[in-house]
Parts: sequence; C-alpha cells; structure tokens
Amino acid sequence: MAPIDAFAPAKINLTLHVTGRRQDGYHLLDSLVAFADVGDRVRVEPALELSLEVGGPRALGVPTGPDNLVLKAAALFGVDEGARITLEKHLPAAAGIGGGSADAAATLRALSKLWGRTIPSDCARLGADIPVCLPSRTARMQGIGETVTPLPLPPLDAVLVNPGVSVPTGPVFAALEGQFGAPMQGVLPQFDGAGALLDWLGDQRNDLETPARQIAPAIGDTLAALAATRHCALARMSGSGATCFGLFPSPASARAAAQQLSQAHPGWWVQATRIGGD
Ligand SMILES: C[C@@](CO)(OP(=O)(O)O)[C@H](O)COP(=O)(O)OP(=O)(O)OC[C@H]1O[C@@H](n2ccc(N)nc2=O)[C@H](O)[C@@H]1O
Ligand SMILES: Nc1ncnc2c1ncn2[C@@H]1O[C@H](COP(=O)(O)OP(=O)(O)O)[C@@H](O)[C@H]1O
Repeated sequence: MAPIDAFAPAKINLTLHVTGRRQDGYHLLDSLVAFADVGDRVRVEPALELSLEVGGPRALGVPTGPDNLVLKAAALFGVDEGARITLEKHLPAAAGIGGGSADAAATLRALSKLWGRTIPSDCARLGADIPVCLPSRTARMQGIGETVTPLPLPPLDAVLVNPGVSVPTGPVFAALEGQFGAPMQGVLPQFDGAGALLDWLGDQRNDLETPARQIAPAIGDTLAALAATRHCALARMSGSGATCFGLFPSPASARAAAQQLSQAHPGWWVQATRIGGD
C-alpha cells in the first residue's frame, strides 16, 4: 500500500466567546473556526511496528514519544497494528492554532484509511479541539468543542503571527476567573463576501485575549504590530494565544504585511495565508 498523506491545517478561532463553565472545570464555548492553508503534514506507511519520526522547521521541543498527540491518536484505535508515521512540523506548538490537535486529527484520518478501521468515537478524549479539526472545515463550535456545525464562509486573506512565546491552554482558561460573556447570535448572518464577514467580526470577541495577555504580554505587542501594518482591517488573537491573526483585503496586502513584520521582528513566526473559503 502506498503512503497516505494527511494535511493538518492551522485552526483559527475567528471568534471565541466563553459563555460558562461546567462542573468538571471545562468551559462552554461559542466559536467561529476556520482553517488556514498552512499546517503540519502527517504521513503514514505500512510497517510491522508503530513508530513516529518528528521533523520539519518547528520540530524543536515537540515530544517525540508517547506524549505526542500523534501517538496518542494511534493508541486510541486500540489495535496491535504497525505504521511508520512521519510528522513534519510547520506550526508553532502551544500557540492557540491547534497544532497538536490538527496532527492528531490528521493521524486519525490517515490511520483509519491505512488500517481500514473507523475513527474511534471517543476521539474527543484527545482534546476539545479534535472534533472541529477532524473535518478541518469552517464551522461553528459549541459546547466544550464537541458540537460542530459546518458553516461555509467567504475566504479571508490573513497574516498569522506568533511572537515566540508558548502559552499553555489550561492556565489561560483558569485566569478567566469566572467572568463569562454572551454567546454569538443564535443564527449567524449570511455573508455575501469577505467585507461583510470582516464588518461582523469587528463586533465579536475572543474572551481569552485578556487572560492570555496577562500571562504573555508579548500578545499585546503582536496585536499592535499587526494592526499597524498597511491595510490591516482587523487584528485578533486565536484560541488561547499567543498566535494572532490580521485580516487583509487581498493576498498582495497580506503578503506585504507579512514581509514587513518578518523584517521588523526576525524572531517571530509570520505567515501570510488564506483561511476559510469552504
Ligand atoms: C482554546 C481552544 C479554542 O479552540 O484552542 P487552543 O488555544 O488550545 O488552540 C480549545 O478549546 C482548546 O482545545 P484543546 O487544546 O484541545 O484543549 P484540551 O487539551 O482538551 O484542554 C486543555 C485545558 O484547557 C481547558 N479547557 C479546554 C477546552 C474547554 N472547552 N474548556 C477548558 O477549560 C482545560 O483546563 C483543559 O485542561
Ligand atoms: N504533535 C504535536 N504538536 C505540537 N504539540 C504537541 C504535539 N503532541 C503533543 N504536543 C503537546 O501539546 C501541547 C499543546 O500543543 P498545541 O496543540 O500545539 O497547542 P494549542 O492547544 O495552544 O493549540 C504542546 O505544548 C506539546 O507539549
């Protein structure tokens, strides 16, 4: 059997409203989630033993053993089958763009094909972002992440920026201190183009931005740098940070902003990308 490749795109929370907290400590979310055209790559090939090799430009610091979400995803199938898995990391880790969850979801898709088995129904145990990352299509995400409603959106030209600070998700939620906001409106508007979507996003929130900025003040610098670039229509944080995104009116304006930011901040991870559009 030929190798099976699965793309693990960056997840962007265009909105992230935190509306409450369950008894078990997990938070209730209402989030508009889109996926970028940048991401990690997972390859699975037939083999007698299960193995993982981690490479690529963002491999440093990513666990290579059983703690890697790729191997956790493989273990969830609960079978004694082999596979040679290669993970090529392009996304920064602990960055609010779901890198580990996207890798796990891509592994579930690829191994399901290689082994001819259905994806385990309890895969959300791997993380709250797994259900939305499995299809990796634009969606509204609710509950603690388990309710995923597909919602096609116009494509957006964007720049993703991570200031090189890893931000663990749990402490950001914990720093919310029980202050919850309203969900998005019940039925979202129909957006007839990127402009209408941009206008609407301007009135929405990421409720994790304030606690994340307390933990990682570099997020404030990142948002300010993005907002100051030419043609940036909106700058926001994704997930629990620290990655922020700026939205632009065209691919050329996004590319120009990315170039400017990379030159001014050589230590930052900067990517022009297109998100959504499915
Ligand atoms: C915040 C979000 C938004 O999409 O993204 P990231 O910042 O991680 O990318 C996700 O909800 C993160 O999903 P994921 O990273 O898979 O979370 P998990 O591993 O399940 O949980 C990590 C920790 O975050 C907190 N957590 C997570 C999800 C949720 N709905 N409520 C929570 O309170 C819990 O403290 C949990 O122990
Ligand atoms: N394949 C993986 N890629 C990145 N991080 C991973 C992976 N597997 C396990 N991890 C661990 O998961 C943590 C969260 O990573 P990630 O999913 O990228 O962050 P976030 O939840 O902020 O989007 C990392 O700190 C890392 O230790």
